[in-house]
Amino acid sequence: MSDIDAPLREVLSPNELEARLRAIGEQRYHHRHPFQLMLQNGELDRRQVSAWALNRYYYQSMIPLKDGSLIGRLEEPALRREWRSRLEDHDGHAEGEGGIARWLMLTDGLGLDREMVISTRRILPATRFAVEAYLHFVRERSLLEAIASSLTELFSPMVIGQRVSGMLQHYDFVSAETLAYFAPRLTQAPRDAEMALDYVKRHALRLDQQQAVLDALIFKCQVLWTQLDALQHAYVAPGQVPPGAWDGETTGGRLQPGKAL
Ligand SMILES: O=C(O)c1cc(C(=O)O)c2c(n1)C(=O)C(=O)c1cc(C(=O)O)[nH]c1-2
Repeated sequence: MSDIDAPLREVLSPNELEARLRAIGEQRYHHRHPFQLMLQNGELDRRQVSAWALNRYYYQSMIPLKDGSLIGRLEEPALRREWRSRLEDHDGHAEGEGGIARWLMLTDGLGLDREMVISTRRILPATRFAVEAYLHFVRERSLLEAIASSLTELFSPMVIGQRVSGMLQHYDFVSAETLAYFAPRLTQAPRDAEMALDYVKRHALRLDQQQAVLDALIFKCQVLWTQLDALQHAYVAPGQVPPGAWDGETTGGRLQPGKAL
């Protein structure tokens, strides 16, 4: 058991709480996952990168649902205004704009059929369960825990930087254009994380609140880790693609004759 698993024994100062949150990220964030390391080191093939993009679309598509439910519980207009920018980042202001549309540029660039991607019917079971667990967590837990669960974004600029530069260096089937999703995240994520961290430091004052905040971040790291575990299990040798998940042989969602649903 590491330090971050030990229950809190005394109330932390806001800065001590931040230090503990950062320690959780250092140990549990997905920058350490073997699939992420393979992705950024150029060790995956086009099929494996496509499987990652296809599955991650589900995460992308659910983020605005969880942020919408969170906004619905914020009582201060100033906080709602700040949180609202997350919806705008992902949904854009018009058709074809925003993060979800930019993610589809990646799946298009990899040759995946758009209808298949948007249907999410060929994602891995564990992707679905992990992403839905995040949505349910934000809907059902306290506002403080819901906000704290977004704090993985403290660490995303680091992993995004390594991922994008590694992918551009190693893979000829992606480009700066198809990876355009990530460029705005490098400014959006720090802005969002700073606001969430400030909220948490001001509102998690009791021991039980601080414990809940730390646990929320650990939970969220597990949500991200599980998604990469699932990809590793399905698509990295020996590779066991679950029935119904994208097999890597076809680009589209049309089921081949004789293929299991
Ligand atoms: O590329 C990444 O590794 C990564 C990680 C995370 C994260 O840490 O949850 C997010 C994103 N990207 C991202 O693009 C994004 O919009 C996002 C929203 C959230 C959230 O929990 O509200 N996390 C993340």
